[in-house]
Amino acid sequence: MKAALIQLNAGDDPAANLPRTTELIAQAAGQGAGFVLTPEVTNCVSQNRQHQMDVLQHEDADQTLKSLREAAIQHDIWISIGSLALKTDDVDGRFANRSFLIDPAGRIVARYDKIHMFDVTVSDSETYRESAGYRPGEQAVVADTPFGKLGLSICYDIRFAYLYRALAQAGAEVLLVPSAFSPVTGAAHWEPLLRARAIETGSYVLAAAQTGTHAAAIGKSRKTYGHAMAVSPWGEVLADLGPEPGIGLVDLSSAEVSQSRKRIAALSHDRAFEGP
Ligand SMILES: O=C(O)CNC(=O)[C@H](CS)NC(=O)CCC(=O)C(=O)O
Repeated sequence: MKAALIQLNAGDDPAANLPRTTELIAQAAGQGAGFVLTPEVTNCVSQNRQHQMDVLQHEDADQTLKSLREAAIQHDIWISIGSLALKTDDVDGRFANRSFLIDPAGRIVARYDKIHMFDVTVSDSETYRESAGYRPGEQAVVADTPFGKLGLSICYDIRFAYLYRALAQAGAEVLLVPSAFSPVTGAAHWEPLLRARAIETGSYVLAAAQTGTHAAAIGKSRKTYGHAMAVSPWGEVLADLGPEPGIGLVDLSSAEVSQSRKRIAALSHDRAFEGP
């Protein structure tokens, strides 16, 4: 199976982002991809709550979700929408940061709400409080496909190794990490984190990404790191998209997964211990 990573420079206008996303999906399908992955917040990169209240939709009315389901049918491909920012009915008014897996019939076969919230002070001038805007999920998700079992995750989740271990031990062979990483932490940590999760679990890691300076009509614009990346189950970097929007293709083979897990069977060597 050929998988395609998509790297986007989405702004805060979902209607303007959508045609650029569908164009890259068409390009990936045209180059033979049967599985296309988009980054975190594919529909809207915004740090302004009022603007998000104005432009975000509930899941059943979201145009990006609707169009990408149609794209899956049109191109006869699987699509992982890394995430959509969506309104919910929660009493606290927070949004969902929700990932979707779409099959070639356009059906939603899995959903995942980001579990770990990016509440971090990166530097004096750069603070994130994701949990103020988004309600975290509580359910880890794996999904069966004809090209292997997928383990779903989003961005900051990458720093919590036990999640990926749990996904792989539940049978996942391909771990998805759609992201909108900060430039500072991306330069310091992105590649080693992705490679570590692949090595620890003997799984493919596929990480679509947001990149560049994100246009914001309202509020301040945000920058992300880019470098959408695919890592083999042995830990090799198979693709690194650098800083520009675009696509990257990689071949997935479940034989590679079983071979690395045979060489280093750490996934089945857990031991119970006491302490510390
Ligand atoms: O804000 C939104 O609309 C969607 N959420 C995100 O983009 C989130 C929270 S700001 N980004 C990350 O998790 C980056 C993690 C990261 O950079 C790291 O772990 O170092």
